[in-house]
Amino acid sequence: MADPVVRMRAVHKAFNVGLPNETEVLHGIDLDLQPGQFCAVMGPSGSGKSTLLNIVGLLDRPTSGTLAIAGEETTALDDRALTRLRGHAIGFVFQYHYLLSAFTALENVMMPMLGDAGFPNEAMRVRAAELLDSVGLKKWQDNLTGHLSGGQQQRVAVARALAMNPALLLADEPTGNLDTKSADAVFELLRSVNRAHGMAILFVTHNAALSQRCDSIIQVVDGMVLDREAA
Ligand SMILES: Nc1ncnc2c1ncn2[C@@H]1O[C@H](COP(=O)(O)OP(=O)(O)OP(=O)(O)O)[C@@H](O)[C@H]1O
Repeated sequence: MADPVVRMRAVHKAFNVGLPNETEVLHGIDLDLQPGQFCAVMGPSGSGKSTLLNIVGLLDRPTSGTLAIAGEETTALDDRALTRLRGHAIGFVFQYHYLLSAFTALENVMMPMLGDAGFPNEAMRVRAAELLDSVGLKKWQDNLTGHLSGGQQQRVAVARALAMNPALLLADEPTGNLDTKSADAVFELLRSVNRAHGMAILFVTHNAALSQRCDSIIQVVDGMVLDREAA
């Protein structure tokens, strides 16, 4: 059987370690995500969902516990190795898209590919154009992202997250800032890229209706995973 895309064991995370205001936010989390699995992450505000996602995304390190991404144990990796693994294995979509508004949609989608020796310039351009086409933005590829609507910008962000064909997509409230119709469209887009590209997705949301349309749901409450339900 293929390695899980995420295998987390007994992960604790504390902030301000050693200081009087030390706080433990995650209290021993176990999490497995299989290739192609689309999993919603729910839970009250402040329960630790973003902290969990930042650790899975190798943006922050656990205080203790282990984490393997795509079969590679990460605990002992240095920052450079973590950055390399992150760049190749993980795509991110956040609530705020963090696009570069003075660059075109095409240029934004090419950004993650820059510096990757495997992509000569023309191949980067072709791949970025294909990705924008796949998210319904072919016509808009040469527009500055600052001139696109919120829903369109989030589509560019999804295309950019797919640039390196990651095994894992992390989406932290990607629909949180959008009206219902645009939120639904971005969710459907994630669903379709999940089916078409087969990458696993962790999708943080406060939207119960959307979570029911995922393959599974985990509930984070007070820094613990409370229960898992099949959606
Ligand atoms: N860098 C930090 N330093 C200290 N405390 C932090 C830090 N980051 C997060 N926290 C604390 O960790 C707890 C969990 O925060 P987190 O952002 O993970 O929650 P969340 O479930 O994603 O919340 P929301 O749904 O509101 O986005 C909060 O009490 C927060 O104040």
